[in-house]
Amino acid sequence: MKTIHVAAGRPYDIRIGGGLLRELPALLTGICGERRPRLALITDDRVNALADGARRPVPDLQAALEAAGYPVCKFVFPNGEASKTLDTVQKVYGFLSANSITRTDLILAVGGGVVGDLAGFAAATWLRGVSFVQVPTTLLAMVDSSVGGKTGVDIPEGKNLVGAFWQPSFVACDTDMLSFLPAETFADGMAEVIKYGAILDESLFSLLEAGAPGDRLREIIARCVDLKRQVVEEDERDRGLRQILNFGHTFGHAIEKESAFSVTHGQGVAIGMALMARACERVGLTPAGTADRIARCCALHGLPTRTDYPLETLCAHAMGDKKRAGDRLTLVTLERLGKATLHPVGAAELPDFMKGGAGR
Ligand SMILES: NC(=O)c1ccc[n+]([C@@H]2O[C@H](COP(=O)([O-])OP(=O)(O)OC[C@H]3O[C@@H](n4cnc5c(N)ncnc54)[C@H](O)[C@@H]3O)[C@@H](O)[C@H]2O)c1
Ligand SMILES: O=C(O)C(=O)C[C@@H](O)[C@H](O)[C@H](O)COP(=O)(O)O
Ligand SMILES: [Zn+2]
Repeated sequence: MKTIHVAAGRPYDIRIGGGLLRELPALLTGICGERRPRLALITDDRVNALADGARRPVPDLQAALEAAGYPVCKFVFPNGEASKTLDTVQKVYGFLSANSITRTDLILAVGGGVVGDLAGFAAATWLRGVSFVQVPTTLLAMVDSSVGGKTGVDIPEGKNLVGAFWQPSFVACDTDMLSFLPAETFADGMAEVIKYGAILDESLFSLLEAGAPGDRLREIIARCVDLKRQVVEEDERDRGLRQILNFGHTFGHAIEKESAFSVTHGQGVAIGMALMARACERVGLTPAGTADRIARCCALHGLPTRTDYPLETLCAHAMGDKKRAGDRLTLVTLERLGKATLHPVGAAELPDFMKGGAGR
């Protein structure tokens, strides 16, 4: 278990382990005490189906919570990035209103990063803020999106452009859920794991270069959560250090958007990391050989590392990134594997920089 200390809210615990879904009613009672708030369970149809039907591989959370005395209402939306929109949030507001969810109640986000980001944003904004609990069910959500309080949705102009910092009250990562993940979705999570190694922990990166996590998976998840915890505790609001968690994301988000989300977040991040490392190598910011190591490691874990989208188009999307200030965009670069730095470039220089022209 990790405890994360944040300025905007109480410290909260992140539990990682098998069987936590079954323990959730008891864990919630640890937060709520004798109180039995209404629980608004938000999930997607694919996660919901895992607990549905006669041969359900996953416990029926709603039934278990109701048996523990919690009134539960459930909102299920279609899985996938295409649902992470204001339109879905509006539907969630309708659901919260219809079920009289008040400020003393609790939103429960059960699913991957899409569910967590969307339900977290609804929690941040409904009645100007209600508490929420993250129950991440993908590797990506366990190692990254459930931790640190970034919530939000996509709009036609770009990824995560509308959102709020809103910390959960508790995070429960039931690692048993990972056994149901399709290989591609597991690989998406590995992209963020590789990112942590690249920006903060060379020994983690080397471990990943050796192959699949195997029976070290739980240890790796805990290590990533701890790395993110340290960064978020130092810079909760993304004003400086936290921006390193965006390594690979400026171009990753651009690629996701350009593909109309047929490229997943993890795939975009993998391509974005390789692209950025190659560009930085060419201008001498990153030691030679780094980009190849990143690309090889991503490929080993089933992730792409190249894109055919024109650089100019991607640079135009990239200028919509949240790390832009005026006509400068802060890029996340690698001083070496295991150490990231921030590197502002002018808008006009960006295409050249990405080709490796800048600084030569
Ligand atoms: N807030 C943050 O800090 C943060 C960090 C990283 C990523 N993100 C966001 O997270 C999103 C990506 O998250 P994701 O990769 O989890 O995608 P996702 O939520 O779309 O989940 C991927 C797929 O896996 C399914 N799924 C979920 N759990 C499952 C399980 N246990 N077994 C089988 N299938 C399961 C989902 O239904 C979905 O079809 C993106 O929107 C990204 O922007 C946010
Ligand atoms: O928590 C963070 O900070 C991150 O940057 C983690 C990223 O993996 C994540 O994809 C995040 O949502 C991207 O943030 P954004 O501010 O660029 O939307
Ligand atoms: Zn990410």
